Amino acid sequence: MTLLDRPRTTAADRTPDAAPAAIQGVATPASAPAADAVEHPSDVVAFVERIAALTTPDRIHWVDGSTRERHQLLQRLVAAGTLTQLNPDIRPYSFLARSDERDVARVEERTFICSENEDDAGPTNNWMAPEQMRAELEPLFAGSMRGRTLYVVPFAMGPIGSSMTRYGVQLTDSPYVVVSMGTMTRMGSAALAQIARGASWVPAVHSVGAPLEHGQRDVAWPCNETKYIAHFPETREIWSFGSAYGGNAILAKKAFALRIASAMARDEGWLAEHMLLIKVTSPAGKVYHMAAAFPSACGKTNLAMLTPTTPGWTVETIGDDIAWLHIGKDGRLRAINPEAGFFGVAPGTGLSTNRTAVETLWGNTIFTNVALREDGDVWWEGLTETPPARLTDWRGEEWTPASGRPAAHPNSRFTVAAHQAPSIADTWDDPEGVVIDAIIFGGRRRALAPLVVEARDWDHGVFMGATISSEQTAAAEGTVGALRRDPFAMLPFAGYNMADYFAHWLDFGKRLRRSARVPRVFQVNWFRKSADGKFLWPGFGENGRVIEWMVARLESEACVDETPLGGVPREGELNVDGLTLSDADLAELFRMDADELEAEADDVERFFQTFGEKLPAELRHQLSHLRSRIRAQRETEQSATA
Ligand SMILES: Nc1nc2c(ncn2[C@@H]2O[C@H](COP(=O)(O)OP(=O)(O)OP(=O)(O)O)[C@@H](O)[C@H]2O)c(=O)[nH]1
Ligand SMILES: O=C([O-])CC(=O)C(=O)O
Ligand SMILES: [Mn+2]
Repeated sequence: MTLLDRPRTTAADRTPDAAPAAIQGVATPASAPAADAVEHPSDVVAFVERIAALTTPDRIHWVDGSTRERHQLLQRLVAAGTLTQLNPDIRPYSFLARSDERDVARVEERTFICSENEDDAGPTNNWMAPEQMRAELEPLFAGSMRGRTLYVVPFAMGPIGSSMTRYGVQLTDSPYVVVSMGTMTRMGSAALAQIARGASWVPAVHSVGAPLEHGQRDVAWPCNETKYIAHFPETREIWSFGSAYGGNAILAKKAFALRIASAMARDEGWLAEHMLLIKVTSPAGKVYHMAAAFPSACGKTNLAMLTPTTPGWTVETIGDDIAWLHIGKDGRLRAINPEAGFFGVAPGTGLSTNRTAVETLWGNTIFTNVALREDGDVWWEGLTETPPARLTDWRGEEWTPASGRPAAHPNSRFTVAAHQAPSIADTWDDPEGVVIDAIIFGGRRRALAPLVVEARDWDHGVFMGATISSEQTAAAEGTVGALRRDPFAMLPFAGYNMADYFAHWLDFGKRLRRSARVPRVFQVNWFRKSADGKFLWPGFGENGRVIEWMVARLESEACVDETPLGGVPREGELNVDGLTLSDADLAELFRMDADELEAEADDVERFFQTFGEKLPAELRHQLSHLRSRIRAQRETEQSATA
């Protein structure tokens, strides 16, 4: 017998908790208004009853997604000490959460793809057989919600009613997760109504794994030392235990919209990607859409909210983290942002780097693990140039600039509704999606990877995506700065064998070629450093210059010089007017050393070998093309020095 076919028992009673004392401030509508009471579909009821019988919560609460309900949950979280309300005169209706110190990032070591065959999870994922995982999870979930409320959270990923939208129901014992889901997804009655009408849905179960004995006082951030983030791609289920950190617990996001959705997309012929989406308007008034995949904490939210420094250009936000791409009826590549909010990295977000994000966070925002100012507002490294004289740091300890440690956790985050961004495009929730003109891959590399390079064609672009290498960031537990291959920025998020995922992308290109214009593919690197360790490229708003060059390429108004890695802007064609960038630094941003390139090719080869026979032959060809282009460069260099 497994978790999901336990015998049904009677449901716990369904009375909501009593609401504690009022909090200050104005309740701003946070999510869809509550629809009239929606019938509870019998398959969802059966799921809830089964999980309630296993986890034995004290109460069950069906989440409707109303503003009133959100207000009550926030009050409860303040009363429990999980949230602190910020000064409502400065940052209305906003809250600070301080997590347990050991629950601050995604736990990739504890994230599993539980396919029947190990080969279907592939060498880049942790795998466990489904039956074994169920056997591990069952005793952990047994009684795990004792003393708590089980929240039933119906949600839609994508605009309600769109053919691209997919539905899910997350059960969780964390009210912090519920309010986060309320910002990040279309949560509540409207989604449940679609399910009641027959839309299929993905079940997701989440417990912080901290049952309360009778009379036991709760802690501010309940979690468990033991953590599992388990995905069953074949039966399309998610089970998460022990963590309340967003990436591990807001299951609609990485677990559903990437890991499970990538498996759905493989079967149904679309793509679920770790990509931002932007709408670019040129000075001529022409509109383009671009999708960009960068690994976690490598600049997606920043590019999504870009304010170009060059006159006449505008960038509007469609999405900042996840895109679902499909071939539309018109044969064009189209994309939607399945999310409804941003779960963004706080550190580095300031008026000089990302004014749009700062303005988005005016209020109605939940901050996690940032520092608290004496005036009851928040602060993090990079918000202002000079830190306040005194702060309470993310652990709740006194902090001064002399403390010698960051005041905000490097992976501290804000959770805010997408519609609050002044840069949001009016098409951001178009049910048909937007037509994609260009795809961009990128990573964080201090060396080798040039500022921008264009793929020769789709297959070369797939090779670029497959070989992204990036320095690890604080978004996941692990060694920050360690270089690793992060193919398609999906290393932690692919729900199946990465080699099959590469094949799916190659196949997708064939389908696009048959029916439509194939988007161009580019690779960027904002993070190249000089010998003395400084970023060579000013980044942020100046990245608009690279976008401008890409548009010129789309319009065949700019030329490339061929290099082993692809086409780079011909001299003088990247607009650097008004930048304080020396010619030497500009050259360094594009410098390619044959020895370094060869070492890179060797490393790609070792990486490819881990996939064995499954690696698509086309990628092997791409690697040998790369090697011959490196040889050619070496010969040119040698004849130049001879
Ligand atoms: N030097 C430099 N830093 C940047 C640039 N863009 C973003 N960053 C910094 O990189 C960090 C992460 O940026 P985000 O835009 O939040 O990254 P993300 O890809 O959205 O991250 P996830 O939400 O984890 O997926 C922040 O500290 C930014 O300030 C850039 O162009 N140059
Ligand atoms: O999932 C998270 O924790 C945040 C995120 O966007 C990422 O890591 O890419
Ligand atoms: Mn992300």
